Amino acid sequence: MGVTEKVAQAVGRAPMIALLGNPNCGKTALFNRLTGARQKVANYAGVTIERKEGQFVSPAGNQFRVLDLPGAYSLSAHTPDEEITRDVVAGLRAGEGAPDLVVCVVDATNLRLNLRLVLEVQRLGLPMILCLNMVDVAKKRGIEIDADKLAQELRMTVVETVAVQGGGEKSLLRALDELGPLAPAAARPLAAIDAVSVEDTQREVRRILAVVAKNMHATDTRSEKIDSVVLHPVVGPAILAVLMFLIFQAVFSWAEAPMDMIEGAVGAFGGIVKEHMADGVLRSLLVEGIIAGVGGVLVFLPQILILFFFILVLEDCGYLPRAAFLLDRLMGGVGLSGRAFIPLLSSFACAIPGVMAARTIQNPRDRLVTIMIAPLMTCSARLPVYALVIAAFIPDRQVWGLFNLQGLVLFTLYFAGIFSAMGVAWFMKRSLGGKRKQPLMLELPSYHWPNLRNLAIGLWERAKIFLTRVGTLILSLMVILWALSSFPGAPEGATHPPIWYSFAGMIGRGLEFVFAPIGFNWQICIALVPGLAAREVAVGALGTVYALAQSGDDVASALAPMIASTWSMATALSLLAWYVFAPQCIATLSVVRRETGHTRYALLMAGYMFTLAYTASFLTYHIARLLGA
Ligand SMILES: Nc1nc2c(ncn2[C@@H]2O[C@H](COP(=O)(O)OP(=O)(O)OP(=O)(O)O)[C@@H](O)[C@H]2O)c(=O)[nH]1
Ligand SMILES: [Mg+2]
Repeated sequence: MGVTEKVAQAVGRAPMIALLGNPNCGKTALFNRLTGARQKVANYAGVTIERKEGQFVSPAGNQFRVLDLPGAYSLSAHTPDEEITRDVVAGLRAGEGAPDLVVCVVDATNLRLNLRLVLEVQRLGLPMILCLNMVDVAKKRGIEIDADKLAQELRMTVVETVAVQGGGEKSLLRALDELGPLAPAAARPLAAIDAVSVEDTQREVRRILAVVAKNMHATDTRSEKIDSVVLHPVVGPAILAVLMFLIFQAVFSWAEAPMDMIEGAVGAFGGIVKEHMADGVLRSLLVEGIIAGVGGVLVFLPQILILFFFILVLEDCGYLPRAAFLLDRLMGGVGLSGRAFIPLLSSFACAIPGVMAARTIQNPRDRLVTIMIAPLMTCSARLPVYALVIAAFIPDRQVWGLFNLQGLVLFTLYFAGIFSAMGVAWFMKRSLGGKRKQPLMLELPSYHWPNLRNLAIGLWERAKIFLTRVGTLILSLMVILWALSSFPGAPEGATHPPIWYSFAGMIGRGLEFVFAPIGFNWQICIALVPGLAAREVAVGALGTVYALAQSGDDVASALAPMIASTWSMATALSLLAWYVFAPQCIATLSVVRRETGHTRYALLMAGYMFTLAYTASFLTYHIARLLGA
């Protein structure tokens, strides 16, 4: 037996710990600290929506497996993510028993709410440890909790932790080592939870608090002060708008220097390869296929990272639920709940986590509508397409001495997506009918400074996702596209560049028939096809198509000036409009199918987005032409 197999076997027998608790109490931060994992941690409820498993070895050398779970207010689940938690803890998951130990994580600054869940879980009869987390914040605020008394009252081990500090998990590790071997446990049936009424549980919580805690009501005055401005009915929305606006400005202005650097490096690399390799198929694959294609996408890394820098800061400081609160009325106007805000915001990264985050929405109709409009939020894969076309067609100048015109156009495109989403939601809500809007129940967490380590990890993870995508999916698509664009080659006496006669050229020219009315030429049509697999590939594909379409031995010049000289402004605007709606990428459609459980919703989504995209591009193209663009 190899070493890895032995370890795997030992891990297989290791006791399973489940981290359970209310949303936003620090379970994932603790999970990461224990296991060294890098699961997402952020300051709002509903960050974790899946069961994640990890493992670690305690200082005494004991092996443990550990589960991070979605937060839950109670075990009588109301949302799909809470169901996951309930099923795991109650041992209802297929092929999986109840955990050997439940570590109930509670937010020490919000014990009143958190203890209810603790009492509920206790009734399942599983071995338990209570982890009093965020004691740093509680102490600062003057909240005093007597951990020993709490342990006596609850008849379980209570430890204090600070999940965001190095070593903040030590007391938990110590307690785990002191436990001794855990007997195999079976959870009592869930019905045991309902044996005690909610009122009795509340009474018990009050009784315990009176014994163990002092100054429980110490409020977070700093957050209250900030909120009096941030949630102000007039000032609040203004701050939100300015914030969003500044972000898009920064995406353009800050990214310029690093983008130039990457572009320069890619160009130089292409030049070197071209110089040192004999002309032929391999050189064409490297220069026109891989360097022009993949390099064309790589250039957008800085812009993506800048966008995520802001999103991560806002996520970690606790602003997001406030934004949801501010937008609740606006979203309520179209029948969406403020709860949809966070799934929709996640969709700016990619629609897939957004669609999945809709699990935190209780009402099935609200959830469906949120899923259906999630892809209208501009995902980061569309940013390269926007950025390319904007850089080529929109002059880089100041408007009213204040705004950068390119940033302004980008801002408009993002908003076009948001407004259309609201329109579609309104329409769907009307056709689906259903109950009137439910009040938004959303916890507003305390503000805190973003954790720099988290921020760095978050950005690094983003960069890794992007680079992996570029190095795998995009690279392989580019190679396929290059092959399709290079063969079978031009016939004798050809008047067009060889790509025109290639398989890709044939596809492009075939599709041009459909897309000519919205101003797309055959080169764009070719790029649309691999764009279905990953939208940013459209940019790489244009890079390859134009590099191959160049005549003679010209060194492939940068893509932006090339399209600027060959497309009309109307075509450029039409392509931007197309990508506001960009008929779904295939990965998103399959997640929609999985999350809704129906193929028809995926088809409906593809259909409605295609219709919207075509209509928007048609109108944009023809209006722009009328205006002389
Ligand atoms: N000051 C302080 N902040 C903490 C502590 N533990 C977690 N946090 C912060 O609290 C927020 C929530 O942490 P998460 O680990 O995402 O919480 P969670 O319980 O996994 O939340 P859900 O997945 O939404 O249920 C983050 O902003 C953390 O940085 C702690 O002990 N002290
Ligand atoms: Mg979590």
